[in-house]
This record gives sequence, C-alpha cells and structure tokens, in this order.
Amino acid sequence: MSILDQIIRDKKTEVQLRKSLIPESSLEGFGLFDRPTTSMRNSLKARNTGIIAEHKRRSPSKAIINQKGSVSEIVSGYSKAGAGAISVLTDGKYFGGSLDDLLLARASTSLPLLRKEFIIDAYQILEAKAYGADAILLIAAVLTKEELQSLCSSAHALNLEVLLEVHSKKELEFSLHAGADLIGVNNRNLKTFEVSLDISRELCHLIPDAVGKISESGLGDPMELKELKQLGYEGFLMGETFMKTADPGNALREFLKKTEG
Ligand SMILES: O=P(O)(O)OC[C@@H](O)[C@@H](O)c1c[nH]c2ccccc12
Repeated sequence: MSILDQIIRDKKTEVQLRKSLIPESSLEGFGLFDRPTTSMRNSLKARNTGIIAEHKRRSPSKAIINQKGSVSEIVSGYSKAGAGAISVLTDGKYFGGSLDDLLLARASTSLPLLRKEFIIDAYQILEAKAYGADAILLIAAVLTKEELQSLCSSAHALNLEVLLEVHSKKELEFSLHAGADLIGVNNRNLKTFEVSLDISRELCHLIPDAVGKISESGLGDPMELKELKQLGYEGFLMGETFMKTADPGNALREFLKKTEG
C-alpha cells in the first residue's frame, strides 16, 4: 500500500469520527462561518510575488522540518515579507498540523488562507470555512471526476476557492471540467516523493488561461522560479525552503530579494 493510500484510509476514519463529534449544523454556527472570504487568485496577482507560503512542521518524506516555531509568528512573518497567500497543513498524523493551526493563522493574517488537507468529504470543506480558510486544496490523484466536480461546487457554494492539484497529463485532463479556480502542478510525486520541475514545464501549456496556474513543491532556486514565471505560472506553493530555517518569514524575504534582483 502506498503512503498516499494509507493517508486516505486513515483520513476516512478520521472524518467519520469528526462528524460524530461536531455535526455539520454546529460547524455552521461557528463565529467564523459567516464571514466574507478573499480570493487567493486575486491576491496572488495583486501582491505579484505569487508566493503561497506554507506552514508545515513535518511530512512523510521529511520527518522533521520545523517543530519549534509558533504558527502566529511564522504566518505574520510570511505576511510581512510579501507572501500573496498562506497555506496551512491541517493533517495531524502525517504532517503534524491541525485545524487549530488554521485558526491561529486566521488570527495572524488578513491574506487568503488555503486549508492544505486531503479532502475526501464535503464535511471537511465546512470545517475549512468554520476555521478560517478562504480556499481549499483538492487532489486529483485521490478523487474521481464526479467527486472533484461535486467537492468543487460545495466549496464555491461557501465562497471558497479551489486549488486543484495534478501530477500528470491524465489527471490534468480529467480535472479541467471540475470548475477549479486554480490548477496546481505538484512537482513532487505523492506516491514516490520524487521531485522534478519537468512536470510543471510539461503541463503548463495544457492549462487554459482562464484558470490560474500554480507550481507546487520542491521550489527554492530563484532562477527556476523565474523560468516558471516566464512559462506562465502565476503562483508558487513553497514550504520546506522557508520552514527549515529558524525564521521562515525572513527566509521568504531573502528569497524574494533574489528573485527580484
Ligand atoms: O515543502 P515544499 O516542497 O515547498 O512543498 C510545499 C507543498 O507544495 C507541499 O507541501 C504539498 C503539495 N501538495 C500537497 C498535498 C498534501 C500535502 C502536502 C502537499
């Protein structure tokens, strides 16, 4: 069984438990539920650095990235340094994150927030709204075409944007009609953890201009970022490069200096 299969198996159990603890109707009563949301796509354009800076403590491919920093400090550091949006990992078992991290992030920034999660059920989209997100991630590798479409509509009904992640031409093709606001090409294969920017290079021209193009994972070289921008990517999802340093906000600031210079 691949690690991705394990994550999804555990996620199904987790979602059932969560549902029994907090019913949908309670989530809808949370104070943050009825708030206006901000568009991640617009913010990435307006702030023009295009960086979606990620809060990630650990991952299945890297046991420890950053266990020390506080969410509030990291997220406000990212915001001040010029991020266009913030991504917060909320999976606990494999990434050491939580919905409380999302809540703390919400309290620390007015930038759009992406709930970075393995979403398999519309219930998790209600949670995303109730805990402060502006956008959600959907992963083509773990959902059917019908699920992608219906989860996308659930998100839009709550005014949340959708970043739809693909890792192959095939996944891209069956994702195009789901109605996502942004398509993210993951440079990391979630099954093998291998990273290669070639997949971003290959898929770029197959994504219609009406959809925002994001390149995800394994980014850290300013020259590579410039190249991807020229190809047409308007957003870059980056975690580890910043999180592995003692001061992620400062690492983002230094990185931006290099991409602008
Ligand atoms: O830390 P990196 O290599 O900069 O990658 C960030 C982000 O793209 C990565 O965390 C990610 C991309 N897609 C995911 C799906 C689930 C969990 C995590 C991810």
